[in-house]
Amino acid sequence: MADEGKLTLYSYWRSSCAHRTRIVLNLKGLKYEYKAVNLLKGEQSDPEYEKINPMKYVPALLDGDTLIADSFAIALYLEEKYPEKPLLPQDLKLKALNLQIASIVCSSIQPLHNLVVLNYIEQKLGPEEKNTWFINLLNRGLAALEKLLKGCAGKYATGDEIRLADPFLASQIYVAIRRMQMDISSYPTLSRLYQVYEQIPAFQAALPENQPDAPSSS
Ligand SMILES: N[C@@H](CCC(=O)N[C@@H](CS)C(=O)NCC(=O)O)C(=O)O
Repeated sequence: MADEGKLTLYSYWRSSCAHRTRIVLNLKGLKYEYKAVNLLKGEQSDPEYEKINPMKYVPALLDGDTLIADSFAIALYLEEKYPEKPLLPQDLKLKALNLQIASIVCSSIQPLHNLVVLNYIEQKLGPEEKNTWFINLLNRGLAALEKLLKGCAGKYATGDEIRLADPFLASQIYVAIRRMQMDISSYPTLSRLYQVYEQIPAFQAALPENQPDAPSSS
């Protein structure tokens, strides 16, 4: 029997995809049970977890008897199911921009620095090549995002309301600044947004270092 109304998030503290999903859940004011899947221990490949996400990735969200795996799909599902505090604006042009930014993060940046890709590069070419790949990829992505936001950013990414683009940007900028220690001052809009996000409780609570499975030294 499905547990109606109960949300369970399969997450890993440092996963940027899980990070943005936690922000979306917090923005929607939704409480959820946190189930850690340790990617470094390979728990994503556990046959039991594979039943939850056949791609062997986090995040996955269980909402009653509805199971969704993929941060973009989860965000759109939550937007439809919980339309209060909308993340997608009515204005079609602005809506398209939000979808574009979310999709760029989800399909043109993050998949190219996924653990499975980085491990492969490290094995074949060594740790330096892995880092060079990672930083070049981030610079390419951040440069594109910075250009896209030119002239449309307000208090937040696409105006004065927090929208879908914001959790996707927050998680990706975090990877650049906190994980790869990049100086992103050449991307002034993204730098400013990062500081704005740092002040918002829904974003703070979703930070990797604030998750139950984060090591105490993070
Ligand atoms: N498109 C998926 C990608 C999910 C994904 O790549 N998750 C990463 C963490 S951010 C993962 O679980 N990687 C495990 C691995 O590469 O083995 C989404 O946005 O949720």
